[in-house]
Amino acid sequence: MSTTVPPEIEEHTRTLRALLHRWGYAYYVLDAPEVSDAIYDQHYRELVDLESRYPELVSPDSPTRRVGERPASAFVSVTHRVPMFSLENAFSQAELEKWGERLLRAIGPGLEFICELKIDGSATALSYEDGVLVRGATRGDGVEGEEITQNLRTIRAIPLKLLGGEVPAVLEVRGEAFIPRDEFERINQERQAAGEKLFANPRNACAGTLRQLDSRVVASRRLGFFAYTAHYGRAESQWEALAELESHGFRVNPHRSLCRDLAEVRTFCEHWENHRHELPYDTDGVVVKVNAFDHQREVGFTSKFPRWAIAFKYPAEEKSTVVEAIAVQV
Ligand SMILES: CC(C)(C)c1nc(N2CCN(c3ncccn3)CC2)c2cc(C(N)=O)c(N)nc2n1
Repeated sequence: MSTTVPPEIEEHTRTLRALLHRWGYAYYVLDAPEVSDAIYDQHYRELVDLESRYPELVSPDSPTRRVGERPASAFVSVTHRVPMFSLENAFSQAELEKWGERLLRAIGPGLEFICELKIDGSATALSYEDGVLVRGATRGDGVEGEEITQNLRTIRAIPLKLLGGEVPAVLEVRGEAFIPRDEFERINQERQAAGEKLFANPRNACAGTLRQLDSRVVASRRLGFFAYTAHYGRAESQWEALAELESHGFRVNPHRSLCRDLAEVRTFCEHWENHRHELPYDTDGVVVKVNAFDHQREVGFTSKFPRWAIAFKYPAEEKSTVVEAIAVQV
């Protein structure tokens, strides 16, 4: 209990923070706003005002603490608590089937797969202690990454504090930060107007943004985040782990499917290869994983990647280039 803050002010600040957390979660994670932007902003400004009048009220998980005050000078290298593995690639259904058949021989009839869209952004690692975000890092080489906590805190879809009653003491979350296509276009128009070099694609724009030393630049851009891994959670399968991540307030990509056999995996891959352009963000394939964690442990890892996961990559698209256009004119 702080001494100088009147109890009704302390109570009101707590209420404001809880409201802004819930409204932010509804807007950025559920895509289902509960109040108008004006109402949200009015309450946000009131909290900023209270926290400036009573600095002892500020806590690191306050919604007002998303944007860092001063630019970092350089990034610090950090070692991931759990290494971030690479993924084997399959460039055809035949290669995917070969991978699946091998697993079927190893595990047997109880084998289940889960298919997730492969978001084309930047893999990132988030560390939570007692439910509070304490560190965020780039994937780096999988063992070491760059500490970019300040930048990741500005992504509204990343909870500063885990929701849900019982939170584990330590939760390591992995996910893909990304920039939606329309936001990518807007950023490039901004750069064009400023005479700066354009980003080639949303993935490069995302990686370049997360490497910004000034988190206010990151906060000025609409980055998204989809969580896909939880270490030290209670789940017994990837399907459950994704539900657990949602229960803690993370945004998890909704286009996922539990597949009983390779025919269902193939259907999912073919569907999204044809419909992926209807999504507002880039995907470059489907990540197929063995669902049950005890089956994953049974097959383990090669020296480079898990045997229990593979990235089915969509065939590269022929980008219509200017040369082709000129050829057509001729
Ligand atoms: C946990 C495992 C290793 C199975 C895993 N690894 C992933 N990736 C590893 C390789 N990565 C990588 N990135 C850069 C350089 C080398 N590898 C990029 C992330 C996943 C990426 C996505 C996604 N993009 O949507 C996803 N839904 N699930 C993933 N699951």
